Amino acid sequence: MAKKLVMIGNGMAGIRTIEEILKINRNLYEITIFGKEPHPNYNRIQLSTVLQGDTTINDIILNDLAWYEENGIQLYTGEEVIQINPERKVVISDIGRETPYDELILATGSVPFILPIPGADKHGVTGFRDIQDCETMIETSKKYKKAVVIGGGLLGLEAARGLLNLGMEVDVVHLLEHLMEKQLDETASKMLEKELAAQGMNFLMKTETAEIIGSERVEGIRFKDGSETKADLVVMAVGIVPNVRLAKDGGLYVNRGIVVDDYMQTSIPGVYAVGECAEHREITYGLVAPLYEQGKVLAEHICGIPTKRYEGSVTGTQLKVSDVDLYSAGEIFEDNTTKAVKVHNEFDGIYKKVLIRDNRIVGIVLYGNTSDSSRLYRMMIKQEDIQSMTNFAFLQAEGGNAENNDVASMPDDELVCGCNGVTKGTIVEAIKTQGLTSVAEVGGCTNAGRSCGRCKPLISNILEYTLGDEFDKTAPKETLCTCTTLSRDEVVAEIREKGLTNVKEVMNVLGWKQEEGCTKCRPALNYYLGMIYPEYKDDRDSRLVNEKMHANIQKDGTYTVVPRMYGGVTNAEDLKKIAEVAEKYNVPLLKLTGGQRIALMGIKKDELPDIWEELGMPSGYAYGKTLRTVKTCVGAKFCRYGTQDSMGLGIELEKRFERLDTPHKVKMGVSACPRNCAESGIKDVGIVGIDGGWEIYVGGNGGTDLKAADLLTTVKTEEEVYTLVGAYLQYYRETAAYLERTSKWLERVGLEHVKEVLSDKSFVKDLNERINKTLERYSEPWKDAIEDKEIRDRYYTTRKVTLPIQ
Ligand SMILES: Cc1cc2nc3c(=O)[nH]c(=O)nc-3n(C[C@H](O)[C@H](O)[C@H](O)COP(=O)(O)OP(=O)(O)OC[C@H]3O[C@@H](n4cnc5c(N)ncnc54)[C@H](O)[C@@H]3O)c2cc1C
Ligand SMILES: NC(=O)c1ccc[n+]([C@@H]2O[C@H](COP(=O)([O-])OP(=O)(O)OC[C@H]3O[C@@H](n4cnc5c(N)ncnc54)[C@H](O)[C@@H]3O)[C@@H](O)[C@H]2O)c1
Ligand code: SF4
Ligand code: FES
Repeated sequence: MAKKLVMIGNGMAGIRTIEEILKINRNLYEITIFGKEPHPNYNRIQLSTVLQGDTTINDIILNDLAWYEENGIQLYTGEEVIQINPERKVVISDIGRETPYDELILATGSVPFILPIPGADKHGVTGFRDIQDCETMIETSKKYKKAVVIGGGLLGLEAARGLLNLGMEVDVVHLLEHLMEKQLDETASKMLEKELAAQGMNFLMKTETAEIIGSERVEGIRFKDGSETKADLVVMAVGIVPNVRLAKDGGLYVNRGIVVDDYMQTSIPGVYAVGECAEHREITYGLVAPLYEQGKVLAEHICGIPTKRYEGSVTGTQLKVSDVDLYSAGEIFEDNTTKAVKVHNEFDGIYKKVLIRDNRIVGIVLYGNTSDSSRLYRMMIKQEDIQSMTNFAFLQAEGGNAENNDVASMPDDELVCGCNGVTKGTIVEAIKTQGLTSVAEVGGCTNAGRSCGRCKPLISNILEYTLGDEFDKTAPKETLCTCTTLSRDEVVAEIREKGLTNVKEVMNVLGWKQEEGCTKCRPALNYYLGMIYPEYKDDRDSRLVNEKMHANIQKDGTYTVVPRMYGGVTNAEDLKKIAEVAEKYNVPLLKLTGGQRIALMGIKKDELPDIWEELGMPSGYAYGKTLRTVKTCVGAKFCRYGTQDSMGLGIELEKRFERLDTPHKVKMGVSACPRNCAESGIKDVGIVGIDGGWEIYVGGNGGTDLKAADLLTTVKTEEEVYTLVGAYLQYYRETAAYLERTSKWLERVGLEHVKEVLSDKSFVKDLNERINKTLERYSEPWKDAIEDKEIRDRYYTTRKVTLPIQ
């Protein structure tokens, strides 16, 4: 039986360690992860970029919930472990969940250091560490004007740049004379200050904060010298403290961090620590590169394969602020044992300093042009003897520009991605052997570029250099995902041509780079196979997690159940059943949805089949890439304006097309007159009653990409509506890319083109035949889960014993 591995902390270092473990052996451990934050693993580094408005929270998710599900990992988000008991080998969470382990990894990261001064607990005072802090700052900027960032280090300056972008006035309060004093010498620091002041930051240097003033909310800051500044928001960025309380209480040996040996083992056998919370040879790290190195060693160690010891890291830093190019690694200040080689081009704003001791590089500070950084860093790490080199050879005043020539002259062992420790040689090898053609594919294969993203332009140059004419920067081929070099159309054509019939076979025959595929290609392949073969047997495990479970997974790991109410019409009997189930199972929330039905929210996985059985209603597929709802108005039956039976038509449409797999979700609306109470104008398919017939609208979208639907045609009878909607849906199924909404698809293929296709009566007939044949293959999924014990055990039974303590 697999051993139980529990990890506390769902952050960057912890999850990288799990990724490394899965790479070595997917079956060695039954893995449980606790994360205090209510999110799956995300790229914390990119919070600065989110704050600066260059990306969104959604874009920085590194591993979504489906990843955990697919790898059989039990994830508890929004749940804090409050006690570890190494004697009984259990951890206990804040809701009393007791989870046993054979091996335990602490990956609890750090917490922001909050200055212990009066007023630090007022509203409007925040650290900058997680999504919540980031959202607080963004929200505050909508209402308030003046921000003060305390701390002129990496974090403070990135926060300050973000707040400027959000339209706030920003003071940066710094204790010392120079910004980023841990990374920059005086000259570079002054150059940085000048640039940032020109960008709009107001610096209060050599200033010590005494108190935060205001009533409940911060109104200003008072300094030690008695002066004050106004503040609506205060961001404390004065350093971080390893998060060690849990370890300390659990009896582990803790100094500044949790003390570990060269295999990341703590003072208690079977308990490990990795990441910012760990202290190795008296050092705690605050950058991902060393943490990833630790994770690799730990993974190899606990998987029992030979591994090198972790012997510590020399880190390099960059600042993620636009128009600032700086790099620093190793020592920064000269002393009587070092010699410095410097280039200072004041005209172009370039400053470079390399510190040398005993003919070896021991420190690098670059400002204004950092293209020498990887080369110098490699020379420093390898302790190359630089005696024979001229200054010019390792410090070019203009800096090399990272064009192809430089890529060509880069040695294979030169580091390209500092965060992930990936060299040029590794990337070139992956491009050649795996047929990679894009930066994203290189990231998928080697991890390069997956953290701060600074190395992406260089990766792009390496692709160009390696692929020559085959690499087209401006129009990278849209491949299905990084597992293949084939596009959607090529994959579909190959499936048809070679008669491939299941997901595994497609991946094998078409030379997938990752044997198991990924969360992007597996559901897509399952969809394409189902689209091509009407009698296709669905591969449930290839589906996205909500579809696999036939319920929507929510952020706290519970599920939502939405029974079908055809056309938004219900009756007393169904309402009674819903009420009884809600009472019996203490359903925390009943919510009327926008699709005219009732959602039962907050349901535990194990309860799903019983609830479905007791409801006895079909699934509303509120989770699926399929027909979701047909919203209807009351129409001619009750409304005095109604000319048509909208409810009757809507119910019939929903009954005909429910459960059909489509590239993305499809929503319909039927209104019985142009007043459009069912919002038919923003649906994928919207029907509007007019005197003597119906108008059919297509390609509307009421979601993120708001779009009004276009009139496809006008028909006289309901039968014509069914035929045209059937043909339209099937044409969309056959020609759209998986996850392409009808609005985007229609924009791409053109309304006129679709009108022309649907004017061909014999083609419309063929399309209907194919869709009807496909519809025959579906059965009611909730019924299957009730009746089939195997399905119930496999998908709806919590696999481990986790007894709550009393
Ligand atoms: C805005 C910002 C920008 C940054 N930029 C860079 C950069 O450019 N380059 C770079 O190298 N580094 C950067 N860093 C630092 C980098 O993000 C961290 O070094 C890295 O995230 C640390 O990883 P970790 O897994 O040790 O900790 P974290 O990523 O902090 O993960 C720890 C997780 O454990 C959870 N946790 C703690 N205690 C418990 C508990 N008892 N129970 C359950 N869960 C718990 C926490 O909630 C947290 O989610 C940046 C950091 C920030 C905040
Ligand atoms: N680009 C990057 O690599 C990046 C970006 C953001 C964060 N980080 C990491 O996140 C962590 C936190 O960053 P950080 O900048 O908070 O930590 P830090 O320790 O690097 O810098 C804190 C800064 O605050 C100053 N300071 C301390 N007390 C002060 C006071 N009372 N008033 C004014 N200034 C004061 C210090 O002099 C120092 O410059 C670090 O580990 C950092 O490496 C890295
Ligand atoms: S769309 Fe017309 S028929 Fe339907 S409810 Fe509104 S007003 Fe009445
Ligand atoms: S250098 Fe940060 S992701 Fe490559």
